[in-house]
Amino acid sequence: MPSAPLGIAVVGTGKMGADHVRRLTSVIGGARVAAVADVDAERAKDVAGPIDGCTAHTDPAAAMAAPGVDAVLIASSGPAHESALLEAFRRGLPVLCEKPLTPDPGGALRVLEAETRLGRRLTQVGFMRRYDAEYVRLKALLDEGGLGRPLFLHCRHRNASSPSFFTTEMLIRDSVVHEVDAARWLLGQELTAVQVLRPRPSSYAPEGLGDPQLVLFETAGGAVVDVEIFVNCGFGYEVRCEAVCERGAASTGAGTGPVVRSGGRWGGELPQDFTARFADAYDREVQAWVDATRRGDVEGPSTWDGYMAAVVCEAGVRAQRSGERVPVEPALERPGLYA
Ligand SMILES: NC(=O)c1ccc[n+]([C@@H]2O[C@H](COP(=O)([O-])OP(=O)(O)OC[C@H]3O[C@@H](n4cnc5c(N)ncnc54)[C@H](O)[C@@H]3O)[C@@H](O)[C@H]2O)c1
Ligand SMILES: O[C@H]1[C@H](O)[C@@H](O)[C@H](O)[C@@H](O)[C@H]1O
Repeated sequence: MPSAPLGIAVVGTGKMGADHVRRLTSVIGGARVAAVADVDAERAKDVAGPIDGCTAHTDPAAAMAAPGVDAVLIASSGPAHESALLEAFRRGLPVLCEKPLTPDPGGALRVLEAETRLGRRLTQVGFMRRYDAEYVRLKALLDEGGLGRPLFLHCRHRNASSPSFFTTEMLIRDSVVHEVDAARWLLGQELTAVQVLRPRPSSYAPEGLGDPQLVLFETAGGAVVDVEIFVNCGFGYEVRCEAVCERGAASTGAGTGPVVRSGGRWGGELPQDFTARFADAYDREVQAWVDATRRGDVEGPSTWDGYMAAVVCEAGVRAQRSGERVPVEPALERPGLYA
């Protein structure tokens, strides 16, 4: 492994980007933030200011061209990912791209085609559930086979509240996209069809937001995946997954914090957002990316995984609108680069 730290350009310095900058500078090893970019110049300056030698830009391409940049972490809003990814590819820079790869399958396909033309993988997609300790153990249990063939994955994905720009489509493209990737990875199967059930929206959901929903996926191996997505549950951030198999069941996300007894009651605490619930997973994800990049490797969720997630979510949005069962139809087979 080279001794010099990996110089990183961070594109997008909002909630996630700023958290990744903190992680790169003070939690994980082997990396330094060489440049940041955000269309909001003040935000970029605020984040770059305290970091020695870090330059601030409004144009992602300028940040990628800054001295000492070896790799790119993209944490801008989803619709801005495609152009940043294509710019990184033009420069031959390895990328960690926050989920979703792109919100739409058209953009994801253009990214896939560009990487395939390069003939080598440059991208790891930020599906951090694959780095969460409990998800990793669940995956190992399913792979060992002792529980038998998986029949169901029951998933719950709850956010305390949704940001003001959140739309009904985003329940699928921005939130359920995590379960789409986690289910494909845990089961080692493609998702083949989707239906969406929509109860009368919660009266605490913002006007016009169809929240919550129940999303049902069929898989190529005959399992069924159900996801309760509820982005204004009010009480905290909760992500759970239970695999029910022929000989047993296993689950993640029960919460293992201290149980407090006081004043005649007992209970624990719920994290309020993803930065708390998945802090360790993000640390492991980013450290794994930095280590692999310094070795000249690319690992983890690939552009193909990002593309398939976008295709499944597109079917999900069509199912959301029509109330029908919608088949998942990728435009191509998995290219050899992602075998
Ligand atoms: N893995 C996870 O659990 C997780 C959690 C939250 C967000 N995310 C993802 O991280 C990304 C950022 O989300 P966030 O919550 O930080 O959003 P945010 O709105 O807080 O930050 C996004 C930032 O990107 C900037 N931006 C927008 N377009 C840009 C462009 N063309 N060039 C440069 N900067 C641009 C915005 O000004 C903003 O500062 C999204 O892709 C989101 O889906 C992932
Ligand atoms: O962008 C965020 C993020 O991906 C979180 O992990 C998820 O719980 C939210 O629903 C989503 O809006």
